[in-house]
Parts: sequence; structure tokens; C-alpha cells
Amino acid sequence: MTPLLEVVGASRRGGTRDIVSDVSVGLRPGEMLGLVGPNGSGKSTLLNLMAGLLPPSRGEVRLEGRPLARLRRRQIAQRLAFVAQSAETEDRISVREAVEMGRTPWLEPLRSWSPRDDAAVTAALQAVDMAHMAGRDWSSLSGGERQRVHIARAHAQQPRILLLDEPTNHLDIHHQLGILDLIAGLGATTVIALHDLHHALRCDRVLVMQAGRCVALGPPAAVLTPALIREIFGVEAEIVPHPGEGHPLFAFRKIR
Ligand SMILES: Nc1ncnc2c1ncn2[C@@H]1O[C@H](COP(=O)(O)OP(=O)(O)OP(=O)(O)O)[C@@H](O)[C@H]1O
Repeated sequence: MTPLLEVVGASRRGGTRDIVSDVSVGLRPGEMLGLVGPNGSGKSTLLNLMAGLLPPSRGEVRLEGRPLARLRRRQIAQRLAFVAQSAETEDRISVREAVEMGRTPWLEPLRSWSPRDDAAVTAALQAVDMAHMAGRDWSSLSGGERQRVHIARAHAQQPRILLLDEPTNHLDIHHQLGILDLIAGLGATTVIALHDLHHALRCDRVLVMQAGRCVALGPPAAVLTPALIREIFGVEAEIVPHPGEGHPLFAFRKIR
């Protein structure tokens, strides 16, 4: 079966070196794929390649079997939403208007704004616990509130594929867990760059990046071993069972 999104031997040059180097991965329907790796290992660049925002220098990214390079932005946006790490807007807009932007790919000259669009926006605001701030000026929001609005905008877009670059950044622990539950509950095929390895344990598969290369890909329990964590992140990790019901926990220690 043709993967929804497939990265085929993709590299991306930055300056004099490859910042993503020969990465191949096909997304399975409905899966949540976690991207982990040290700072500067190429996670954001890979997400930008997957979103079609950067063209690969070599290789290809295919959406439903078709090279992204041959699709129009609107065709891509009807299938794929991207929540970038620090998406900003200069415009003076309300929170609701920011989320309404998620409907843009679905509007056409002959299909103007409808109650269906309103319903999608309202549902998205409620899902991220921001409905009570719908009328607020976007620029007045805190970092975490903005992050939730960006996720609501992507939610309102109703994509089959959701790409998220460290979506739990800026969020308090309540909203970190809430957003991860929300993302998992959306049923979209998801790629999510994460720094918290505990969050990565919730993914179906994990892709580990190091210096632009994919060095491991598979179920988190098989991939995130103490040996790999030591090699990639340079820390000791001991895996301890959760005291209640839940994923195991990592106990980290710096290598002296
Ligand atoms: N346009 C560019 N030209 C040159 N180097 C670049 C360019 N864009 C990114 N880089 C470099 O490529 C590397 C990968 O960057 P990227 O942002 O993809 O990493 P990351 O894994 O997402 O990092 P972080 O965890 O810190 O967010 C970094 O060393 C970065 O400095």
C-alpha cells in the first residue's frame, strides 16, 4: 500500500554540509511517529521537508504517492498541517481569527465560509481549552496559550497528516499531557518532534536523528534503550517501571 507520506532518501544541504542526510521513512496510517535527537540533529529540517516547506537537495518526499514538488500548496494543505516551533504572526488578529486560518485550504470561490467552518473552529478551540479566550487579541497571549492556538489552527484544518515541532514546548505539565492526549485522539497520522523521551514512549514508532541521519527507527521500547540513549545523548538512562499504571520511566544521570 502506498504510504500517506513517504520520505525517500531525502537529504538537505545547509551551508557546506548535509543537515539531513539520506533519510527514508514511510508513515503508516494513523500512527504517531516521534522524532527524537539532540539539538541540531535535523528534526525541524526533516519536518520542513515533510511539509514541503523546504525542497530536498537529493531524494524526494511523496504525499499519497505523488512528489510534493508537483503538488500545489493548497492540495498539500488539504491533507497536511504543520505546527512549527515558533510560528509567529504580525497581524493584529483575535484568537478565533487565528484558528479560522486553518479553514483556508477548504474555502473556494464558490464555497464561502459556512456553519461547517464555524463548527470546526469552535471544536478546535474547545479541544485545546481556549474557547474562553476566543475574543482575545492573539498578541496578548502567553507562549503556552499561543502554542495551543497553533494546535487549534492545525486541528481546524482537519488534516490527515499532522506534523508538529516540539508542540509541548512552553506548556505547563497539565497542558503538555492534555495536548498529547488530544493529538493522539485526533486519529491523524502524526509526526511529532519531541525532546522529552517520556513523551516519546507514547508514540507508536520513534525515529532517532543524529547529525542529520536516521540512526534508529522502531517501537519506542525497542529503540530507546540505555545503550542508544548513552550513545546519542551522552547520558546514562535507567528504565524503571511506573509505580502505577503507565509507561516505564527513565532515570537519567550525567556521565562524569
Ligand atoms: N539554512 C541553514 N543553513 C545552514 N545550517 C542550517 C540551516 N538551517 C539549519 N541549519 C543547521 O542544521 C542543523 C539542524 O537544524 P534543525 O533545526 O533541523 O535541528 P533540530 O534537531 O530541530 O534542533 P533543535 O532540537 O535544537 O530544535 C543545525 O546545526 C542548524 O544550525
